[in-house]
Amino acid sequence: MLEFYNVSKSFWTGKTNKVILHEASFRIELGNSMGILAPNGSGKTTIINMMAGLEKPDDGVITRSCRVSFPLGFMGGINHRHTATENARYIARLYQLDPDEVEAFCRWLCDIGDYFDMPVGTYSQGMRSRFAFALMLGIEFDLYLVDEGMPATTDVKFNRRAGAILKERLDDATVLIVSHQAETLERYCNSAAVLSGGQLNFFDTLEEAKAIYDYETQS
Ligand SMILES: Nc1ncnc2c1ncn2[C@@H]1O[C@H](COP(=O)(O)OP(=O)(O)OP(=O)(O)O)[C@@H](O)[C@H]1O
Repeated sequence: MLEFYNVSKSFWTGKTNKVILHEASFRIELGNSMGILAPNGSGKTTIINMMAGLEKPDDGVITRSCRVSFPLGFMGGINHRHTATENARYIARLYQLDPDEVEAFCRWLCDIGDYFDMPVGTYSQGMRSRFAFALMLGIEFDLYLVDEGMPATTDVKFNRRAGAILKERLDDATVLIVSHQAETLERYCNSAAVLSGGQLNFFDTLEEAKAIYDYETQS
């Protein structure tokens, strides 16, 4: 379970105070994959970063009683001067996993050939996204955090493979996806919350959440 208790977060923009969350309390239960719908610029990445522990709230408490992933596509833990092989093996050791297994899995999923043994700094944006996503799937978590769905890669084969693995993982794990569009959530989530006025309002079905979100964003 992941719990937010009275969490507040805002940013001073130089002119106004941009409120992301205001005294928000909610729980993400394992076994219930869900989405968060929020318009661009409203705080999706900030919320998911707080869930992952990458960003601190201004006030309130965030409790994690399960293995929470880093967000999909997060490059912060990847050293660009090192090869994908070195990065994969290093991260595997940090999580006390078998480096051979994690390396082999990432190498297979990324499918970037000899580049896997070249520094990550030499990769294209798409190759980096694929490596970051492969790394996240190479480590077992209870709760996977996904920012805006699949990584920004045009590689259809990779997207199909990675999507299938994520779907398979959901037999044992839970996924939380933040997006500005309901379509992104449809494949993985049955329910969703809508970010509105610094609060997350939870709905039992994706359809209900979508109806409220469409109403709020179009009015
Ligand atoms: N460190 C920061 N300092 C000041 N303002 C910030 C900071 N981080 C984020 N913001 C602002 O907070 C708001 C929410 O940012 P965030 O990236 O969480 O939104 P988002 O919904 O993920 O955006 P997008 O959909 O465009 O990726 C934005 O207006 C952003 O400019």
